[in-house]
Amino acid sequence: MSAISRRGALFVLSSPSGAGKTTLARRLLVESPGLTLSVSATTRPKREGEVDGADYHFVTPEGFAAMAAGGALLEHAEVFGLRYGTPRAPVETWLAEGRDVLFDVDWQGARQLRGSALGADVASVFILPPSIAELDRRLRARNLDAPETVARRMAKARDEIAHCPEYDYVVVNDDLDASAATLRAILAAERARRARLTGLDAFLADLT
Ligand SMILES: Nc1nc2c(ncn2[C@@H]2O[C@H](COP(=O)(O)OP(=O)(O)O)[C@@H](O)[C@H]2O)c(=O)[nH]1
Ligand SMILES: Nc1ncnc2c1ncn2[C@@H]1O[C@H](COP(=O)(O)OP(=O)(O)O)[C@@H](O)[C@H]1O
Repeated sequence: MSAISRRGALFVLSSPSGAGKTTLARRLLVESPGLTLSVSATTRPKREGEVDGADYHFVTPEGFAAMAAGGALLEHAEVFGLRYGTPRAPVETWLAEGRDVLFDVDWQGARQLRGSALGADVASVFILPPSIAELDRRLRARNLDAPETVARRMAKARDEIAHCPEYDYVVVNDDLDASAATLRAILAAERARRARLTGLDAFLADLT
């Protein structure tokens, strides 16, 4: 009997800064076996507590430019004047192994991934804050940025939210446990998509 297997999914999360994407992504990685995080390259300085190679690959502007020019990035974009991009090679390896890959990218990255050769396997989720006031509160509570940076992130948040209609799913991150459960459910449903299965025709032919 032929086996049914499936191609790996590109599970893309975007949100305005402070809506809880990093928190939710970390939970999903722990709670959903078989999901691997795409670690982005960035020219942003490392924050306290971040680990090079785990949170990001922290690179110089020259290093980033060389990666982009050499085709080593699957997508890349500028956010807050800093550069962010997805290294291509690990993603291609994981997908070929049938693993699902989680991407924490902005709307520009999500758009490029949807438009790429891998676009058919993209499932995208936009995480919204319950309100703009709550987003402001979370950004301040996180206490990672100077006050003027918080103001800049709030302005950028409105831009990011405007792209929410481009996504397959929208999760309002009010209660963290409920949002994490919704993300697990979306991933589980995406894994069962018929269009993602390979070997289905041969399997069905064997049945007849
Ligand atoms: N296009 C793209 N965006 C990225 C990538 N990595 C991170 N980002 C986005 O860049 C923005 C800023 O990220 P970061 O500096 O970590 O701050 P955050 O707002 O606290 O998550 C977020 O919207 C991320 O989703 C990437 O590889 N490509
Ligand atoms: N559902 C939630 N309720 C309350 N606080 C939250 C929730 N989700 C995330 N947070 C908090 O909001 C802040 C921003 O979350 P973070 O994951 O860093 O956001 P992002 O990656 O989208 O910038 C953090 O302090 C985080 O603990």
